Amino acid sequence: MANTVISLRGATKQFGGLVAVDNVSFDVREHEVLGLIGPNGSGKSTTLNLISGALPATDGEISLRGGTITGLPARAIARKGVSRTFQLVRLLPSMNVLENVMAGGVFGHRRRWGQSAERHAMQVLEMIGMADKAKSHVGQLTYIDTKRVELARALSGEPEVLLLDEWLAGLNPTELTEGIDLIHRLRDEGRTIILVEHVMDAIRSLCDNCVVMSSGKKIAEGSTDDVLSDPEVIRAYLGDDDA
Ligand SMILES: Nc1ncnc2c1ncn2[C@@H]1O[C@H](COP(=O)(O)OP(=O)(O)OP(=O)(O)O)[C@@H](O)[C@H]1O
Repeated sequence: MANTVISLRGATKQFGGLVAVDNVSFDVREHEVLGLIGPNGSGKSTTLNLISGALPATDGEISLRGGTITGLPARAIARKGVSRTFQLVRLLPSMNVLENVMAGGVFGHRRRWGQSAERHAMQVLEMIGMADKAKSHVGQLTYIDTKRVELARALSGEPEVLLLDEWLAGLNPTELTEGIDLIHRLRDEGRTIILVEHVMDAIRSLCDNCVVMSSGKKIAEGSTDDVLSDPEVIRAYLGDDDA
């Protein structure tokens, strides 16, 4: 069986009296695309924030290839090999596309500088179909292209694991097909990905396994087909009245 890359044990996050992530444990294996799904407000983004170090956990342990990353600042976790995209795209507005992607390489898992960072950033831009826009100002890009650049920035750090937080949200139907194809390519490259996503077609076609959250708790995990036909999962999505 493939090696475990990310492991959560009893991960918990409280915001005052609210337990947004409640004693959650799961593993992500090498080359796995894991869907982290659940209704609005169930704690998915907060879980990603705990893994990336954007938020400190209140309790529990998170490890990367067996080494604990609990309590480390986000930049240290990025350095160790966890890259992410954000629900609201965060690019550096004064820099062009190539410079934004290079920044991911400079601050990422494998430190690259100067020409090496630039060469690698160009390779990533070619892979995601943005090489012709390398010198464009990020303010001139279409919405999907800003999302592509953010993904390229995350990839340019050569992460061990990529966290995608609703990367497909807000795309029109044509863009959505392109976006799903792009994540398929990452999957085919054997990348390890945690995908927080509401687009069920994407979950079905991309994810080997899913973890389902509801009100901060993990309520199911397993193969995507099994999980999506689990009555408790269906109830959590539809609400008790509709089940
Ligand atoms: N910084 C914060 N301070 C206080 N409460 C928060 C904070 N971040 C999230 N929450 C609360 O924690 C709960 C879980 O939120 P979270 O964003 O993780 O859910 P989610 O499953 O990602 O939802 P969505 O699918 O709508 O993005 C929600 O009740 C939310 O209001």
